[in-house]
Amino acid sequence: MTVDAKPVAELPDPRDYGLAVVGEEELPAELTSLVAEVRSLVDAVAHTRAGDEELSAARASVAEAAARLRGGPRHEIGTMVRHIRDGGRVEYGTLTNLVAGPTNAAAPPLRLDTAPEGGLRAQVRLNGTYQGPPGLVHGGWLAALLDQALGAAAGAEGMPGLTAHLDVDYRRPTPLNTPLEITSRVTGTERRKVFVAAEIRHGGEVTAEGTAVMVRIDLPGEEGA
Ligand SMILES: CCCCCCCC(=O)SCCNC(=O)CCNC(=O)[C@H](O)C(C)(C)COP(=O)(O)OP(=O)(O)OC[C@H]1O[C@@H](n2cnc3c(N)ncnc32)[C@H](O)[C@@H]1OP(=O)(O)O
Repeated sequence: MTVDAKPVAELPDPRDYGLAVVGEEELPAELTSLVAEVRSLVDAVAHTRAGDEELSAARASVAEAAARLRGGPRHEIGTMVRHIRDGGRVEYGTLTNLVAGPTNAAAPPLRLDTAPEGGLRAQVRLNGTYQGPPGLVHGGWLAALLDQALGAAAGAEGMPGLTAHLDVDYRRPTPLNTPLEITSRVTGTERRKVFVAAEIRHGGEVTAEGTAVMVRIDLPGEEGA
């Protein structure tokens, strides 16, 4: 495949696009531990065996906590978070990204590191709140995980972009509450198109795999190049 896209030596800085950026290390530990607690709360609510009185008391506590937390957002929608990954690799994502956002309690969250064999690799375990068919991960979530891993693979090669086309094949059922491995890599480039591939494995067997065409974002000053 032609390799004529232009990987950039350094990732473009989102501030050059008018986006706010916060370093992951700048997020207060009190906030990230609250997010972890809410993740655990969502799971507890989904599977609780508490009786009516306990449920009412818990509802009141949650309502009180929500009232305490409301108010203007700390960071505007669109704020990017800068992660420093292994080996110093810089990765940007949205702060509340549904799959990987550190302040989004609905995110698993997915953390992709550089794989020794090239590309990216992550381990994730999805609890019962990610359920689709009985005991199995929802197919839409598997697509979301693949999409994130595919986009991050392009970003890791200095070619961040938007998903233009995503293909997903579900090969085997993907179980809940067990370690899953996610891998992704760039397979080729052509003009602004970045071709990427990713897999989700359980026990070494591929349960879902995806390919995508990412369209690389224009860098400032090279629109239409
Ligand atoms: C760490 C961060 C990880 C983030 C992971 C999450 C990724 C996401 O979920 S992104 C969100 C979902 N995607 C979107 O919202 C994108 C919506 N689509 C768009 O904005 C536009 O269609 C966009 C930007 C993809 C392409 O538009 P534009 O910049 O005008 O490009 P355009 O000139 O039409 O096409 C560029 C090339 O891509 C190709 N292309 C465009 N669309 C497609 C498509 N759907 N399928 C295949 N190829 C396509 C074109 O044919 C063209 O190829 P060539 O160089 O051979 O002529």
